[in-house]
Amino acid sequence: MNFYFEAAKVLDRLDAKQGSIKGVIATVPEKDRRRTAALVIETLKYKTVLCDVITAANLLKEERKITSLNLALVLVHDLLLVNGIQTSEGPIKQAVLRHKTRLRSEFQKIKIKRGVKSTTDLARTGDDRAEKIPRYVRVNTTCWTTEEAVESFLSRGYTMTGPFGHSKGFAKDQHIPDLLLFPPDTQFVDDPLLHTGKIILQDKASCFPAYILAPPAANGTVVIDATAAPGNKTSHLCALMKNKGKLYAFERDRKRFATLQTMLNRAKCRNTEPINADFLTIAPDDEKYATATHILLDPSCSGSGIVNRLDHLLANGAMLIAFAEGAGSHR
Ligand SMILES: C[S@@+](CC[C@H](N)C(=O)[O-])C[C@H]1O[C@@H](n2cnc3c(N)ncnc32)[C@H](O)[C@@H]1O
Repeated sequence: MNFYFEAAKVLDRLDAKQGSIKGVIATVPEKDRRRTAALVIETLKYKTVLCDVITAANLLKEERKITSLNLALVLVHDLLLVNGIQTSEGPIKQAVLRHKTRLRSEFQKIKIKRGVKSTTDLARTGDDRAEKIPRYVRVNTTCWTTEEAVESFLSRGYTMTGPFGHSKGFAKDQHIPDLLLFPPDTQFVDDPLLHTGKIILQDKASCFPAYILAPPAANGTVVIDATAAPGNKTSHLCALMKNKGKLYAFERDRKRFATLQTMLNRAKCRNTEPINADFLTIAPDDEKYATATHILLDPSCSGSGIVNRLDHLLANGAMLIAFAEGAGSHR
């Protein structure tokens, strides 16, 4: 049952506008994250219909043990759209199952009313703008060259025909070197290239700071990333420095610092020293840092204005703008 409570909690936080879908899901313990993410996203896709079914079946009025709409949503989602509620017997599961027949019949009524043949036709369709955002992939040139990456994708059946119109099309970005564009629904989560740090999922907007800062790739260069975790821009700086010189990466949050370390190891950043400290406590004349010539400062967690691929699922059809946080791909 904990899994359903966890998913309901994520939905509560989204309702309270405490972050983007990606950002809130990033706070779920890693072992449960993928499963919770799948349930949350699927529930949001069908939220309107599920709400109608729950209301029509009087579920919350008749079953006081189901304490929130979001808990009802995730349970009814699995009851109606998957193979049932995936948990052992208990009072809450029983409370939903008591209404199984009614919930199913209300669901059927909605399908008939809306004239849909398959359940998937009831899903919220995507946001037009989000669908036009390619899946951005930064080639980590610390590990290999962009030419090698392109060759690798070509050998996997991709063609350089652009990210739209062909499921295996891709292209080089016209502004950011080493950034590739793939079709929006391309998944790299299980791709060995991601796990070995050869590619980094990083949206275009997030690639500009390091590119514009353009730290020199020279042995004497000292660069600071003052607010580094999860480390996408840090690894980008490292790649631009060709792993030369010294890159100090500060992160004050302990948990996020651990993520930063993992990320930098994976990206093979050897010129980078992660430091778990508040950058503001560092003395400007500390001789370790005093020779720094470039500093990247990215403290805020507001991605206001960035259209996120998932956040159109929030609220009743309203376009929501992502408040990007945490380990999302555009960081
Ligand atoms: C927006 S995120 C940085 C994202 C990162 N630049 C990337 O591209 O992956 C901001 C991070 O800075 C950290 N931070 C904020 N103020 C800080 C400070 N004074 N010293 C060190 N870290 C700080 C936060 O904990 C958070 O992890």
